Amino acid sequence: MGIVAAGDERRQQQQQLLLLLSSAVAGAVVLAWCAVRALEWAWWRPRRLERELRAQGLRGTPYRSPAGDAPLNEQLNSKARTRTMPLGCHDVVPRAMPLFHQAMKEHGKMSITWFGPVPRVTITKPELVREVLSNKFGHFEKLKFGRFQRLLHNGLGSHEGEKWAKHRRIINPAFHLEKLKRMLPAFTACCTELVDKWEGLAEGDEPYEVDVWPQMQSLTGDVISRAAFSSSYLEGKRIFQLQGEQVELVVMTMNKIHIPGYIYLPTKSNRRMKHNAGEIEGMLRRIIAKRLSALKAGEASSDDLLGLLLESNMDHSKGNNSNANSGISIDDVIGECKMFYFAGMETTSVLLTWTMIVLSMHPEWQDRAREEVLHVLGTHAPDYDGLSRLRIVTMVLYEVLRLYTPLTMLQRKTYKPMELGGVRYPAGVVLTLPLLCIHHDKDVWGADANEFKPERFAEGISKASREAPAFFPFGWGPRICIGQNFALLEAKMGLSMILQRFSFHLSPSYTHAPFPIGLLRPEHGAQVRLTRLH
Ligand code: HEM
Repeated sequence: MGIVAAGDERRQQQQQLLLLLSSAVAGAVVLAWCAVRALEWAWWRPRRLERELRAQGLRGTPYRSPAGDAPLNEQLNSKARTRTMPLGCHDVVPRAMPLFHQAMKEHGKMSITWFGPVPRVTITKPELVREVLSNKFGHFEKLKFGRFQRLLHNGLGSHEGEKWAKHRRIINPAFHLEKLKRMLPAFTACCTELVDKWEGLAEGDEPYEVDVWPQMQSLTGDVISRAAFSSSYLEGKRIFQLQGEQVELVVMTMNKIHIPGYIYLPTKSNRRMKHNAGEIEGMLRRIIAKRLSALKAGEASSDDLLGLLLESNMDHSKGNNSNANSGISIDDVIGECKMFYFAGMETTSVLLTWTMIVLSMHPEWQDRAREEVLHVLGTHAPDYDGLSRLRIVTMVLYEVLRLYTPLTMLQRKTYKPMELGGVRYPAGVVLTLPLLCIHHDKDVWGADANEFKPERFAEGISKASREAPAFFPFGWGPRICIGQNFALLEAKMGLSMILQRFSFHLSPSYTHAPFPIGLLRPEHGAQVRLTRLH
């Protein structure tokens, strides 16, 4: 008995040892696999891609670490930010995009920098930019920012392929000029509120100071709230406030994006973003449900973006369209509403803010624009026909979009191997299109590229540059900004009403410091002195 029991015990011990050994071996294999994958991601793959690109004549910063050029970028940015620009100087690139400026100076018009362990090739030749953005053969896709993107929006701008095409088809009708005309009263109401408020701040005819940057943010937030949700405008305003906060939080967190998993850590800002996203979604769900039931009962007017989107979606789902049952879900509609805020608010406020700054620096153009406004519109609230006859104002807005391009760069990633401009790119390379650099390129715009000369647009966009077309503030190709007419109409309306009632010049407290915090912003505000006109 004793011998049998001892044998069992030994067998048991052997089994346990075997189990332990096999777990240790399995653990070691998993660890080795993870280590190999990590090395592949952080070392071999970037090195291989770098060799491949350099072999074809591309030059640039060498690959250093999985953080890519983020530390170098931070270092150059902080140095650039201590530099202020003289008033009237529009040579924005060295301050706003120092990494790209340096790379182009040292390595030419196509150069490599590093986006984490992914090579990022900068492309500044307009014909190649057009080719990338046209994406005729489907080789390029937009960069994904995962959780960030979902928190800010989950709409048109982040979809690809069939899903993108379907969404674009459904949303397009909401931005037709005929529909935008119907939203004009919303634009007028918000702009009137702003200029009335400014008049209320004045004491007599003395100039008084306003930081126009937050004012313009509030204006464009109001416009999008009214234009998107006319009857639920006040809830829309709350959404706009929260979305604004989300953008600020994301911009803050973006600096840490190269730290793997950072956005999932329960930091204070990450928790706040999650909370805001929940509140925004809840409000949008309620607005949409209310509107849908009203629409089904035949009550709601469809003169706002949400109504037009739901109407177009119903058409598609019912099969009024050739493609039956091709509508989008309520979650998709929520994503698109968030997208309207995200894409449409800051961009237009930046445009209006820079326009006021630049016109303060160039009073002769301010006078010319005002003369035109008073000649075409008188002192009445602008209507659509009047706005479309404003030539000088349009030229001024284009020139501001060129010199102070709100979205300073676009990015695409190669999705399959492909050739562009004589270089063969493997899959997985980021192509950076620094719109701001292209808009300041002397080879493209002439020796006066850094000067404010709206007259270059006198014969339209295509004749403005030596190499046409090279004007990309709204992107290019199938993914060109769906809201560009909306934005230009809003900017023309806002600027005309300001010019009708005020003259303005820069305050002595203004510092000229354009810097891309998300979009190209006046880093220290836009302090302007307004004088009421009689
Ligand atoms: C001055 C104002 C604006 C500027 C400079 C601007 C700029 C741009 C640019 C450059 C793109 C292309 C992005 C890319 O290709 O990766 C874009 C796309 C987009 N914009 Fe705008 N935008 C402005 C105003 C607006 C407004 C007012 C709205 C809506 C209310 C809007 C909605 C969109 C949407 C939905 C997309 C994505 C289009 C797609 O992917 O098919 N934008 N915008």
